[in-house]
Amino acid sequence: MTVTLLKAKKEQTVIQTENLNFYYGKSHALKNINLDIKENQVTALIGPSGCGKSTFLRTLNRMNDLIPGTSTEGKILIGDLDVTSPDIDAVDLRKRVGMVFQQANPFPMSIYDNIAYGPRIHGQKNKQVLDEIVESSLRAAALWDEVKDNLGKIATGLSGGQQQRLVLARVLAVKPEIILMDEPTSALDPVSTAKLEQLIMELKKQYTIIIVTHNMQQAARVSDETAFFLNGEVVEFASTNTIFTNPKKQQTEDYISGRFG
Ligand SMILES: Nc1ncnc2c1ncn2[C@@H]1O[C@H](COP(=O)(O)OP(=O)(O)OP(=O)(O)O)[C@@H](O)[C@H]1O
Repeated sequence: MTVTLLKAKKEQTVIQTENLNFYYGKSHALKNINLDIKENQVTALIGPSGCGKSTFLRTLNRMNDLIPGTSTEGKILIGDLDVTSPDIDAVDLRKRVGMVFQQANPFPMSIYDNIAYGPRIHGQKNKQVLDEIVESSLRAAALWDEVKDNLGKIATGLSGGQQQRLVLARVLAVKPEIILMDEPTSALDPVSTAKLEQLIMELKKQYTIIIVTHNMQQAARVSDETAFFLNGEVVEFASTNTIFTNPKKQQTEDYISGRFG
């Protein structure tokens, strides 16, 4: 009984897209995307450059709204929240759906203030509570031990790998449900990459993670499910094991075996 319940919980869908289409002006960038993203899993988005991976990621927290001339059709449900609804509070949505980009983008302020920034915006003023959030977020991002004696120092002085973990800590500080990662290790050295991958596998116990990556080994190492995008469509979506060992579509096989892309 307990096992059945646990299994059911593990496979719960948190993000569902229904016939999602997205346009930059007249350019049709996402075509009828129907994906179910499951809770507490890492879902990898792979595919050649320009196939729509980042665009898809940005539809999930409405970051594309910032680009003029774009339009969206279809539905994106996060739990029972309809993300495409015109009434949605984008600030609230981005609190629930945090994002980490390819280039770490710490604010030009102290390490402490970077982490406290989000909670402060959302109304937290209590110094003791902020101290706790800063510590727990930095711990969760595996950065605390490296920076705990230098919280007042400017964050842009950290190494690239540390900055990426700082940005992740900043996302965690506002207690999101979902973390979107757009090629988060592409600017990092192998050691920092390994650290971040380790962290991703740790964080999925508490968060649902979607990662765009060009690195097949990375997708194979960290993700549970993988969606293969091509020309704005999802060609195949299955368990990562299936995608990499027994893909059903020829195009998937050609891509993962390096025949194009
Ligand atoms: N701001 C924009 N305005 C107009 N077209 C865009 C914009 N951003 C992306 N596109 C176009 O949309 C398509 C999908 O781009 P997107 O960046 O989502 O692909 P991607 O798979 O993430 O690529 P990459 O792996 O190179 O990051 C491409 O044809 C791209 O040129």
